Amino acid sequence: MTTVTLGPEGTYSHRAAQAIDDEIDFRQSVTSIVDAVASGEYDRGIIAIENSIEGSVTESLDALAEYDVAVVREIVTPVNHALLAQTEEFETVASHSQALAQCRTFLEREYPDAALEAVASTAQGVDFAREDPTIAGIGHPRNAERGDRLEVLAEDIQDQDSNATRFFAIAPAEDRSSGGGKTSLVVYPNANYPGLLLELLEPFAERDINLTRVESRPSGQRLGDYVFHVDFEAGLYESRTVDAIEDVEELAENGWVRRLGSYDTEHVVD
Ligand SMILES: O=C(O)C(=O)C[C@]1(C(=O)O)C=C[C@@H](O)C=C1
Repeated sequence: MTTVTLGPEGTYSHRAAQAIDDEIDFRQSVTSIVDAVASGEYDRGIIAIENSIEGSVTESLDALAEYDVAVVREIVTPVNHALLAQTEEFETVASHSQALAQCRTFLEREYPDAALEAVASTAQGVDFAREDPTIAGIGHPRNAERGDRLEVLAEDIQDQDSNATRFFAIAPAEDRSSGGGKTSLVVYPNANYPGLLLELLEPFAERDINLTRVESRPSGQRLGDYVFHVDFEAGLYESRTVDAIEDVEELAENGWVRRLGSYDTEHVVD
């Protein structure tokens, strides 16, 4: 089995991927990872979904709405960022947009004059810092051990002590499972009337199914038109889930409902 995730080596996605596989390849964007798994090029992919400080990784949600893939596991890891550079005299901080946002307060307080540059991943920002003394990266502190020339200037610089990111392990659609404690759906009702969202959620409340997340993303079709991402604590194997989804499908008869699959959660500590 080979797993594809966001590279280069040393990203948080890479750390999460190591929880499921030893053979890991890298891509530069979430969309290209989902595309590579949907086409069958890889057996598994790891993508970040949501962070406890910054919220959703919107590129991941949009890719899950666009490509037919299965979610087969959820991996939750702590995210403790360090500031890495060759010297204190840097001018630019380069990191993933999520990491820059998670460290906003620290950066404004300690380095108000530094320019912030969003790059493809935390590890890519760290690689830039390794090549250029005017650049600092934000990433996992162990990135300082890869190669040379980097100092850990500060640790635990995220805005909250407890910072965690949720990742999905994705697989080709035929690997979709109905077993597991959680399930994710993507629903496009293609409708807009008072009470629509309430009606979409009622089938779960009526069956005592606990929702863990509801997120709306623009459908891209027109302003005010949304795709809903719904996660809940029940498996597709359960009859209450089957019944709830049947109701949702009726409400979305002019749109579509995608079952991403059922899965269990794994907490990876380091
Ligand atoms: O850049 C990385 O290291 C990633 O794995 C991406 C990512 C993300 O997309 O949120 C993963 C975890 C952290 O929240 C910061 C960045």
